[in-house]
Amino acid sequence: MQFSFYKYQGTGNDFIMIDDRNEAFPEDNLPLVQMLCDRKFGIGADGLILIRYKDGFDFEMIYFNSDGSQSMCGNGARCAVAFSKFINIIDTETKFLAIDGPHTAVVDGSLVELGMSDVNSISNAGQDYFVNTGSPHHVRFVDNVLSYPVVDQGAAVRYSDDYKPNGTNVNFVTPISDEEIHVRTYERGVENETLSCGTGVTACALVYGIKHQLNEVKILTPGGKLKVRFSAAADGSFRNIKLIGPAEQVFHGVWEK
Ligand SMILES: N[C@@H](CCC[C@H](N)C(=O)O)C(=O)O
Repeated sequence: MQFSFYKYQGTGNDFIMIDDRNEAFPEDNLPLVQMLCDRKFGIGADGLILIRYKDGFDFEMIYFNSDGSQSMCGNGARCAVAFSKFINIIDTETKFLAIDGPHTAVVDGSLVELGMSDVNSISNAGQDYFVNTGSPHHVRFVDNVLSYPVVDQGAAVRYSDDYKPNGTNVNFVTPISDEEIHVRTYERGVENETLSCGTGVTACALVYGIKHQLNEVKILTPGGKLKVRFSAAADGSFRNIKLIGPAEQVFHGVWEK
């Protein structure tokens, strides 16, 4: 098997990107996805993304976590948009399909502003919160996220009875200023902390924004800075949610085996 791939990163969340418009990649071969994402035995990435043609859209993004499971990935989608521009499928604006439905995006230099799915509500989860932003997210505010045991506590919530059988991603948040938060995320499907999670920071921004009557929140992650804008409705729902941040091509290679 031989295929060309590109490596992308969005605030340190990294992805193997494959132009699969000829549908040659064996998408049911999950051991292959796992091996390609493995940092010691493969290329190494938090996830793998296939770009395919889709009627009525500029393209379809098929996203796999590094364990082969599928979900919506905000940072991956920003990288998929940058890659689609690179391979000339789109110019600066796009409408594409992901596992959670249609998305729009605008590219401005190295920045991608991604339209996220609407969110119907934020639920309470004990002292914490739960938000589905295309992927499921538990949000917990902590005193000092820098010294917080993200992997231990993240795994405890992810595997708790409350979230069985599908599990959840788990985000830990410490406010930095009135409009900025620091977020670290334990990701389901990677089963570790990643340097940034787009759907995760979106969930955290909605929770923080509604508490503090903001419609834009800045986010610092271990991999860099993101911004989330949204409109909050009186019924507790959120519309016009935008995830904004950089997406960068890192290298190109050919897989041959
Ligand atoms: N890194 C992603 C989230 C990927 C999906 C997640 N791990 C899940 O399985 O729910 C992002 O940037 O949103």
